[in-house]
Amino acid sequence: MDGNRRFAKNHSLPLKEGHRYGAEALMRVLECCFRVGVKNVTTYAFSIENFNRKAEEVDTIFSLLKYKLALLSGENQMCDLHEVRVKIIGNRSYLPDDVLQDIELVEEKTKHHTKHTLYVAFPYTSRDDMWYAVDQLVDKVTEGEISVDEIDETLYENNFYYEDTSEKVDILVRTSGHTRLSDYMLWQCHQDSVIEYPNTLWPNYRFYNTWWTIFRWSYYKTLMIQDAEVMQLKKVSRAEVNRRYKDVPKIHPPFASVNKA
Ligand SMILES: CC(C)=CCC/C(C)=C/CC/C(C)=C/COP(=O)(O)OP(=O)(O)O
Repeated sequence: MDGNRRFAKNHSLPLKEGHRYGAEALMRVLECCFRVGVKNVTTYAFSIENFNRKAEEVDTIFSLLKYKLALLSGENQMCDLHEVRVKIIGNRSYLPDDVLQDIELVEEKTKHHTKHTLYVAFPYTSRDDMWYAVDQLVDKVTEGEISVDEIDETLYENNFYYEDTSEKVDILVRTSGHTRLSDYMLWQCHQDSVIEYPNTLWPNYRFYNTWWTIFRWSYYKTLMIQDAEVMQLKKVSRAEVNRRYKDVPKIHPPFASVNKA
């Protein structure tokens, strides 16, 4: 959710207003995702590096987070309407007690929902997540819960903050034009993950941007599946695939670069 401070600066607003608009943008994006059928959404709400910001800004973000999560999980609000479970992924040892209590309450209130999950990465970095998993495994081996021989990729993944090996990233969006991953989802991104860097500041990100990103991805995915079916299952040539699907429009950026890679 990059670009909140630049948004505030561009509109001559106090910095905290940038984050407030950012939180509103998140509500729009979530509503869109759950309406169109995205199963799980993860939002990078606060990185461990963000603790280097001024205390006042950190407080603003924490207050917004607490407020919005309480709102989302309220009666007849988004979590109820779309059956969304909220799960915090991140290093809870960094959080003050009041924040921790509030977010654990939200997790408790929404834990019975199974249709969607909203993962809130907070305070998170991928390296910390991977390190946490190693730490967990070492503890389990030391306590005799598991043996070293049992450790494999699946067991490792199961010990991430996600606690679910089936979670892989389909689309990762970083707004504001910065083309860095900032230590995010390094393990969860796989060979088919699509990464987008729209040149839009996060508070300007709209329902339309979200829908369009998802639509392009699902369309691209459909083409890939058709291709795979025809090529692999029915063993026909590439020329035959092209002939059969010649009327399907080709999708260009951002997928062009992904295809090449
Ligand atoms: C889950 C939830 C309800 C969250 C609401 C709070 C919220 C919007 C958090 C995002 C904070 C953040 C570090 C944004 C990045 O923009 P930036 O500050 O780095 O802006 P810049 O790129 O312009 O410097």
